[in-house]
Amino acid sequence: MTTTAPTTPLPAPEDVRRVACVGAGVIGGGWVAHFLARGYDVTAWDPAPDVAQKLRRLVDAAWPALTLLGLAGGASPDRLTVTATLEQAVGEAEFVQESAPEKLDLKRDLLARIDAAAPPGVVIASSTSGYPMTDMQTTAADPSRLVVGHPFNPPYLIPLVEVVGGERTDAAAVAWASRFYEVAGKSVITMDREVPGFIANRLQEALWREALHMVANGEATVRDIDASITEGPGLRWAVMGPMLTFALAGGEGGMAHMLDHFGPSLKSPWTRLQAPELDRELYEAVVAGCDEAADGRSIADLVAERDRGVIDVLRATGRLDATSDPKGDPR
Ligand SMILES: NC(=O)C1=CN([C@@H]2O[C@H](COP(=O)(O)OP(=O)(O)OC[C@H]3O[C@@H](n4cnc5c(N)ncnc54)[C@H](O)[C@@H]3O)[C@@H](O)[C@H]2O)C=CC1
Ligand SMILES: C[N+](C)(C)CC(=O)CC(=O)[O-]
Repeated sequence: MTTTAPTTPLPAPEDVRRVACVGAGVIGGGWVAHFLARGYDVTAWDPAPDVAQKLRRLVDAAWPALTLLGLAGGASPDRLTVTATLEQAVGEAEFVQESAPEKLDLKRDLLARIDAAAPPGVVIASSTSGYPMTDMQTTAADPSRLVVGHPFNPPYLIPLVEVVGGERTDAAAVAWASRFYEVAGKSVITMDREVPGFIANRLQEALWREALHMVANGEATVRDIDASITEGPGLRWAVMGPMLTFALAGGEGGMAHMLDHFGPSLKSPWTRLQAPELDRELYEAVVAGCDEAADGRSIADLVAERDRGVIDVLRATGRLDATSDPKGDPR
């Protein structure tokens, strides 16, 4: 990362009022809902023809959960403007969140277009779930303001955002983005270097890979896999991460005893960390298993159920206040 000062002063993160969201699918739409609930004016652009209706449906579906979380003063779905062009969406933005499909060439071109159209100095973040910014910022005229701001689905409920720059990102843009997300009610991990998969996806993908191996080998059903987490470690992970959770497994001796006792099992042949072949058979087994586990509930039913559950967990673990309007700011 470079450390040269940006040529144009950035607006203070606390002063941002207008945010642009480029790409309005599951994640871009979730960002739109989050920023609206925090009281921002939001402009959005997506090349899909029915984007305004799609976004309205998504925001309406999220609004009950967001109301339970606590809306910022003045927050309203009516502060969303869907624009006809990308340039209109970002032309007056004070922060841009890009959430277009995960295709490297598309991200490169799109970030360069956003960079050409956004006001100088404004930070532009990509929601990418895995591309290093170094690989995406190759064609932008001003790569120094491009950062990764990796959210979790749905961005309006899951607090975490992982922030990291690329080789040509200015360190000031990374710091600015981290502060901005905090002001906007997110819980931020700022990374000082590019790590494959960032932090959380690297961990999630290891679990996901193992799950797919077990389905492929008939060792566990999709239901078994989900129950093994929701009825087991997942309950603890909402309270403490995997490290502190295991430290408690060492009793009074803490992590040191845990490592002495169970450390050798690290070498047990339990994992198959190479990715399984995602052939048609595995694909169909996973999709059919999920349909069966949904047990007649539609995706909309499941989204509402998940949202209620996540809010209950946030409330039960005392984190509701931390994610809703921490400073009593109008946002
Ligand atoms: N779905 C997930 O769980 C998560 C996804 N992400 C990341 O968020 C980004 C978006 O993913 P999703 O929302 O899941 O995808 P999606 O497929 O739901 O939405 C993508 C949207 O981008 C639009 N689009 C297509 N071409 C475009 C272009 N040239 N410019 C702007 N928009 C364009 C599409 O019309 C669509 O509405 C990806 O980078 C993905 O890796 C990050 C965290 C979680
Ligand atoms: C599946 N995924 C890699 C797109 C997931 C994420 O990036 C984060 C999340 O929401 O779990």
